[in-house]
Amino acid sequence: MAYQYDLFVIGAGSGGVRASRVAASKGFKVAVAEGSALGGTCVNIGCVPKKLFVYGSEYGHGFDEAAGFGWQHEGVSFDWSVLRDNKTKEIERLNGIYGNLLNNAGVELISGFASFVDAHTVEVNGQTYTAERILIAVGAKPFIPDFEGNDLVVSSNEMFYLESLPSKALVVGGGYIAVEFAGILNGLGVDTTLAYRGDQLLRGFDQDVRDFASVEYEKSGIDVRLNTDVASIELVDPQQPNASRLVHFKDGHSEAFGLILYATGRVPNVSTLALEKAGVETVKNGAVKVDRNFTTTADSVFALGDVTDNIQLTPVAIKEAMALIDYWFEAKPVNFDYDNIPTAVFSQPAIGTVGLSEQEAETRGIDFRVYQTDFRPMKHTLSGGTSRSLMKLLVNNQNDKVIGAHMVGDYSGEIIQGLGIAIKAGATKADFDATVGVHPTSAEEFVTFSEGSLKKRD
Ligand SMILES: Cc1cc2nc3c(=O)[nH]c(=O)nc-3n(C[C@H](O)[C@H](O)[C@H](O)COP(=O)(O)OP(=O)(O)OC[C@H]3O[C@@H](n4cnc5c(N)ncnc54)[C@H](O)[C@@H]3O)c2cc1C
Ligand SMILES: NC(=O)c1ccc[n+]([C@@H]2O[C@H](COP(=O)([O-])OP(=O)(O)OC[C@H]3O[C@@H](n4cnc5c(N)ncnc54)[C@H](O)[C@@H]3O)[C@@H](O)[C@H]2O)c1
Repeated sequence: MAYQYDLFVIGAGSGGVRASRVAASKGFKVAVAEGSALGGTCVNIGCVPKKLFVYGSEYGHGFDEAAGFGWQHEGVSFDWSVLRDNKTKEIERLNGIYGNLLNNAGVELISGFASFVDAHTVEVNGQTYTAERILIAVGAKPFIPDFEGNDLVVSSNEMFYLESLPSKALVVGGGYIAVEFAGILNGLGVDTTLAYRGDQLLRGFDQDVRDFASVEYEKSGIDVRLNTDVASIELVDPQQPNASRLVHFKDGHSEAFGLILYATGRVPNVSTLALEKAGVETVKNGAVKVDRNFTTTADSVFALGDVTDNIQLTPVAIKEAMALIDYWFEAKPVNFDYDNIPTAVFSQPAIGTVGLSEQEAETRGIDFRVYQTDFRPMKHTLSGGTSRSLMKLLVNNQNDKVIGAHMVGDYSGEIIQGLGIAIKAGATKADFDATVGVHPTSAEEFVTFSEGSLKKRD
């Protein structure tokens, strides 16, 4: 049967843009449907604007720290609308670049939200399109739990376009988005509380990293409240358009905030896709079920990125797209390797991590040793800042291979990228020891760990 396209991609985000662009450049006739702005979550309401806000908020501490280096700065003030609007201009510039990339590759762009008619047909704005293959790359959206007053909170989506900043904010959640936005708000001068229902923030990260980061967030000025959950929220004065929100916590305590951000996870964006019409099944959290070649339960339909039940990171969605291209064009089985993916949390201080945590290494029954240090970064000898950095290296005792590296501190996102290459390449502790340090840096600690830094483990 003749189809209109070789490939129809649903969603022009991190994974969808890469897959459609590369498939078209290799000769496929490709269309991509996008219901919102080009570039998806990462470009519009994720990684990029978030990082711009992080840069903006770091000056909040930077002005204080500059005094010890001789800088006088009377009358410094901050204008939220300048940061917000300059950010938006930059994002619009990037939207244009994405449009050009797709155009130049010969991809046909269809504006609107797509849904399935069958396993080879989609519908956008009442028009149908047929394709030999359809790729679902629709990402995820914020999840906000059901409770009284949940219409009074915002998600990360709205944080990028706030009319004004509140004087006092509550962030609920303990994952990436919660700690990153708590840092942003705190740095921009908002009195910030971070409430998490569990014992410690950042579940899944190394326990020492979690404990250390939590203390550092407190020192930076965030009011971190663990084992704290919200029961309900009401408007203090419903007549006022910008009335503050009164939060009733489950422990009986009540407190008013000008803004409440819920960062309680993200769910796959599948509700309007009519997946059942194509025979595409989902797993229990709503994620599209795929095999190791990103093929769904319908042979002609594929899925990747945040809509599947894998790691939700932009470089992962992009690499998955490239792997799928190889599968289609070179008949290479995908066998995507989700081990040793470096990641950074752009909190303040930032966290960088790659490989196994101490707890994961234990669960896997590996015989390993841990090198660990924490120290006051050189900058703070003059800045007066009290923040400290943590570094940690896990080494397999059987073959001397480095199996995990973790850092809390300035530049840890940048530093961990290089360590990711070393660990992926199978570097041993002896290789780290043989590497000459860059002095004076924090990063050199990773190549100078000696017996004296061995952590005593039970
Ligand atoms: C606040 C925040 C910060 C983040 N920071 C980072 C970071 O620093 N580093 C990092 O690696 N990752 C970060 N992420 C995660 C990253 O954004 C995602 O992992 C990544 O965008 C996933 O790419 P994707 O292609 O799967 O989906 P997306 O990029 O979400 O793209 C999906 C696209 O599909 C469109 N769409 C949805 N339904 C339809 C439909 N029916 N028809 C047509 N189009 C549709 C959407 O409008 C969207 O444009 C962050 C996420 C958030 C929310
Ligand atoms: N720097 C980065 O690379 C970056 C930044 C932001 C987001 N991301 C990606 O996006 C994903 C989503 O981020 P996220 O922070 O929304 O999710 P997350 O899964 O990292 O964290 C969600 C948090 O909400 C808590 N939670 C869940 N349900 C709750 C409830 N009912 N009440 C109270 N708390 C609840 C969870 O315990 C968890 O702490 C991340 O896992 C990550 O993969 C990456």
